[in-house]
Amino acid sequence: MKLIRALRLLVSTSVRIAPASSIGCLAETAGVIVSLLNSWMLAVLVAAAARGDVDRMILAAVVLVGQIAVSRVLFLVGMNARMNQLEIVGQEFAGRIAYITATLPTLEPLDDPKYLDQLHILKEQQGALGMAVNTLLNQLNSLVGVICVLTLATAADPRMLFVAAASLPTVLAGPVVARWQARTEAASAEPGRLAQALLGLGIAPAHAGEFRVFGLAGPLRARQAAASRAWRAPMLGLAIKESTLTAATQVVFFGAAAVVIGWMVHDALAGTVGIAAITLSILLVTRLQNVSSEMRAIIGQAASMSRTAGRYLWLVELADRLAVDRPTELTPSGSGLRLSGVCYRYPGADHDAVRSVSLELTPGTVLAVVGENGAGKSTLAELIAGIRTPTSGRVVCAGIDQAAVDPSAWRQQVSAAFQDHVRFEFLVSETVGIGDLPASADSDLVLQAVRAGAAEGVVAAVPRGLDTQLGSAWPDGVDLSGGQWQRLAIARSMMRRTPLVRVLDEPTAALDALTEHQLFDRYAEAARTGRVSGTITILVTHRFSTVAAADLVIVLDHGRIVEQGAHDQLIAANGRYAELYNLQARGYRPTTEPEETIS
Ligand SMILES: Nc1ncnc2c1ncn2[C@@H]1O[C@H](COP(=O)(O)OP(=O)(O)OP(=O)(O)O)[C@@H](O)[C@H]1O
Repeated sequence: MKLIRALRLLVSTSVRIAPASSIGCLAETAGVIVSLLNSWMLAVLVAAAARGDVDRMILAAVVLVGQIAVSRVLFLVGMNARMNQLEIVGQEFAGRIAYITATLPTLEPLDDPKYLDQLHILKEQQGALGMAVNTLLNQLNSLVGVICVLTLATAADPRMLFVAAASLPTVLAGPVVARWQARTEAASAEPGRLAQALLGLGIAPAHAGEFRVFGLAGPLRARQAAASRAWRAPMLGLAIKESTLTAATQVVFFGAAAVVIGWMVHDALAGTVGIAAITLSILLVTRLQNVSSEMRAIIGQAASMSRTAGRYLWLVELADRLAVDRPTELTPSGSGLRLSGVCYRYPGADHDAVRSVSLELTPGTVLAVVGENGAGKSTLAELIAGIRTPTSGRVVCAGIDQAAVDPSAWRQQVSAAFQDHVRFEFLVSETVGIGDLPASADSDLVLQAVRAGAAEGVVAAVPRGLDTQLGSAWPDGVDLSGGQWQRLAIARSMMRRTPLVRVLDEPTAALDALTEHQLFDRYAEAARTGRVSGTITILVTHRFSTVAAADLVIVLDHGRIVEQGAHDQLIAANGRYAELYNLQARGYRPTTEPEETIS
């Protein structure tokens, strides 16, 4: 059932996206039929030679050469079509997997090791998805081969059927090996993921500095080698078991073949079997061995294809399950942002990262979120941005309940800049413009966003301004400093001019003091514009100089709001916020140092 579903999906996709190659592959099957007739023609040639029938010998030789030439051409045409098809269909599925992964509605699956293991196997095996038509054709070729060989074998001598029966263990080993392969894939997924991650760590240019300073190349190499060994160990075990099974099946086959051919030679000496029958039988022993091994390999390919297609369908179903059918049209029926008892727990965690957060923000409010590392600030920002789903509680903006609408529609109304922003190596105008795709080609709007993100300096510093290619790995590409990349990420977040909510999660962490100052002014301006349009700004930050300008400050501790109010109120309350603020205002010193030396 699973196999049929997998085949239906893969074959229909292959025929649809590569019709010419799918038909071209059939040439190989025709080549198989022609080449199988070669053995028969060779037997005719030998028999004619034995009789001294020169005319028949010449005819058989000409036909044989013709058959060989035609079968070669057919093989070549079929093989090229097969390779082409494999490439096209493989790329199609690779693209689909990347697209589905990138459009999963929320981030939760990406935190789940089981999901990541499945995805790892799928990516490792995705080549099998391009092999559907190929595998089917191979099955057809083998079937044709089996029928031809059996017909020829029976015609040569009925005892050859015993040899054919002795090839059954070789074929039946196919499903056994397929089960072993499935277990091996599951056992090597996690160490495989680790080995690849460690390999990626060593190669990434971004890690080059720390690797050298801390001398990490050696230890990483050792770890990577250990992970690779753990990854390969189940595969090695599989190879040993498979070879042993293959050897056993070959012993059975060649044992039976030796007995039958010996028996025929005995009869030939007695004059009851002709030379042509013996020649054909000897040739067919190798053929039989080949087709049975091919069938076994094809059973393995079909099983692997079915497993991989099963994983692909699992990914599609997961995406469908997560993409609950909710309205995509948002009709604001109120104003402001309301969070009621919002909790969030990461998959597999034993405690909530955000606990019972309730908040009411009027349109145009600038909210600052502060707290120590791990307090839950980024998680709260991601919940509001709609890239995570609260485990309980509600988020309502402009009267729209986040849980009642399509997540991507919610995110259309939001803009964001994150501390670990992406360095999109596109043209500068695109890197910024993609913050609002429909407006990305409008250079005036892009320039406005650049100004709002205080990134004019970056645009002025690169050779072709907005048309500069970013990333030194590309022709004429330039690289930027960490702060310059961050300014472009902030500009990107300014592309949507009037979102309901703008989330800025520590966007100034890599910036110098002057740029930060400029940015505060722009934020204030954006917030003022926002007040007109109703945009609510959520600013996660560790810098209290920014916080002071916010309308409302919340202090998070272990996921809870422990204090809230305007900056002046919180300072006056002299609680946790005031403590953190004063600490930063003085400049942090270790508590072991005497107080007098601080100022
Ligand atoms: N992907 C994740 N999976 C599991 N737990 C996570 C994940 N990301 C964060 N956490 C946990 O959730 C808690 C809150 O993390 P969060 O990143 O929201 O804190 P934060 O206040 O933004 O910290 P920082 O100031 O260091 O950026 C932490 O205890 C953290 O260990």
